[in-house]
Amino acid sequence: MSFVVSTDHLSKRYGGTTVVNDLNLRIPEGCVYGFLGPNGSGKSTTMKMLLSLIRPSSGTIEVFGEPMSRHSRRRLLGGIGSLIESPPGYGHLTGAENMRVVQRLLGLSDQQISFAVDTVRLGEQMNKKVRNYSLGMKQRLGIAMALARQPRLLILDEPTNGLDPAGIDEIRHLLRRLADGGVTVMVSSHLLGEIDKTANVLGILSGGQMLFQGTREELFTASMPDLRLSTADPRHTRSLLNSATDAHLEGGTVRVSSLDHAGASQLIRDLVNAGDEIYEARREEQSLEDVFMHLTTGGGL
Ligand SMILES: Nc1ncnc2c1ncn2[C@@H]1O[C@H](COP(=O)(O)OP(=O)(O)OP(=O)(O)O)[C@@H](O)[C@H]1O
Repeated sequence: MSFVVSTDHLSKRYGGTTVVNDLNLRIPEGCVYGFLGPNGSGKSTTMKMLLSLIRPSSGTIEVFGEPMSRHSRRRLLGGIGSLIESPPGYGHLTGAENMRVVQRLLGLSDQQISFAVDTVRLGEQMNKKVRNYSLGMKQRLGIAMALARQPRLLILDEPTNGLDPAGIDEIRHLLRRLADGGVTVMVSSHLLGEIDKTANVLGILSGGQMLFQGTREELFTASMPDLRLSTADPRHTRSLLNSATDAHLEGGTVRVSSLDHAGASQLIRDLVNAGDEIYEARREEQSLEDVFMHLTTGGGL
């Protein structure tokens, strides 16, 4: 698989504090990569290192298959569009005037500008002053500015922050359209729900460390849901289980955590051999949000 971004042991320390710790990012070409983690987990710091806005303390970065170095940096950054922190744009200028500033700065064609504006569907708002834009419109203008140079990689830091559900939905669709058009998108959020269905690859960060990286399906497989047992006498069932088993009584059932398939089948066999009456054994349904919360509040995989 070819990776658009790949880092090895990337770390950032401020004084004695490590805020990004030994990160091995792998962002496949053409995906929407959801970079998730609670506030302060190191997402912005990582993105800024990828964009050479801050210098890593250690580790290496490869972009488009080439090491990021003093010599390659300028050229590689030319292929990356980004939106970091608050949306850019001069409030006293119209959307169109802002886009003209970008056009002149980067020496872009009229077609490149109109393609970017059309992609974010801001055409009808271009003659309005940016200070009169809604937050969602400002974010879309910021994305248009990042898109105008037709980057292969787009890095967006919390683009849905502060948006209402309709605005979030619009950004989600936009990201999907971009990825379908061949742009690799890395997008951060502290709320899984905001990019849940858009991202096909997830990286989950907590305390500067990557807790999980892979597809949504791999995440579900790696975080096996709890097993719930309905039995004739749940209290008795619990007493039959080894004290090391992570089990507790809940709603008239016994809920057992951290069991893989082999462990579950052994546990059921042991209970049946001990004469326990089991009516039902099933895996708890869990949402991606549950998995995320479990991971980022110390559960680990
Ligand atoms: N210049 C700095 N000096 C010292 N500490 C810093 C600096 N920049 C960031 N940090 C710390 O690094 C940690 C990670 O911050 P970062 O902004 O990367 O997190 P984040 O996941 O993007 O969170 P948020 O969503 O709140 O922006 C935080 O604890 C922050 O206080």
